[in-house]
Amino acid sequence: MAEPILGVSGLRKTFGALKVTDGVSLDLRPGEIHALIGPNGAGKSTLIHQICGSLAPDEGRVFFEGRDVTASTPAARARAGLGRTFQVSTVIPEFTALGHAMLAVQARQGTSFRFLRPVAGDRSLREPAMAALARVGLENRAHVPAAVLSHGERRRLEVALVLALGSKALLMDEPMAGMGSEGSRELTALLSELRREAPILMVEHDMDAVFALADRISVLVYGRIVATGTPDEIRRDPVVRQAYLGDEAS
Ligand SMILES: Nc1ncnc2c1ncn2[C@@H]1O[C@H](COP(=O)(O)OP(=O)(O)OP(=O)(O)O)[C@@H](O)[C@H]1O
Repeated sequence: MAEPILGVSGLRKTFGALKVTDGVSLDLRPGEIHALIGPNGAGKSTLIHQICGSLAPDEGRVFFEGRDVTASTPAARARAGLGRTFQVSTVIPEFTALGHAMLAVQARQGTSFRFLRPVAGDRSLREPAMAALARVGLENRAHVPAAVLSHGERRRLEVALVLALGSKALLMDEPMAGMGSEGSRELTALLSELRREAPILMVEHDMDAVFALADRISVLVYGRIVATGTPDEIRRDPVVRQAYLGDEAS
């Protein structure tokens, strides 16, 4: 079996008396979508924050490409290739899709002095930026400001940005949130293809998307992983059915 690209070992985090992450170990393997599911308040987002580095665990380690990154900043993890999607709508609404993607390429190239000269005509930025937009089907929307893009298009732009940043693995917190059925279908198809380039660890409440997309599912309940397995294994797991899925599993 291929070495995991991302690994979490014995992670613990408490907020006061609350054990939000209670000895979590999991991994992400090349080519897979690993979905993390669980009831509200189970600690899914807190776990993602610890993996991307915005929150320090009390105990445990995070490994990326075999390297211990537990003490690395989120920026250092992103530079190493651990990408996280973020809300484009909170960036620059007037900025075009292409502008966002060019900035991401520039960040990847680490040449901030380029700000001193016009970037718009710079082919070394424009070509990879356009390629990232084409990868998510937004090449025809390159010159549209982010504010004008639909919700689904903004989600796809987020994916283009992590690709333009050179991410080798993606962390996604509820990518399907707020999407209509059409947008969900498009994003499901995109993520399904994307896993070959960059495996995805995804927190998601949309069970249709999870069971359609995931190669493996881990179920988090009260900060502990109670089961990890294929969608079929998780559907049949009596502990999971009792703790979480209920009738949704049938
Ligand atoms: N900074 C914090 N300080 C104190 N408690 C926190 C903090 N962040 C999260 N919590 C608590 O930790 C628990 C887990 O929260 P978290 O957001 O990780 O759960 P979740 O599984 O992502 O939930 P949801 O599915 O509702 O998004 C919750 O009880 C939450 O109130």
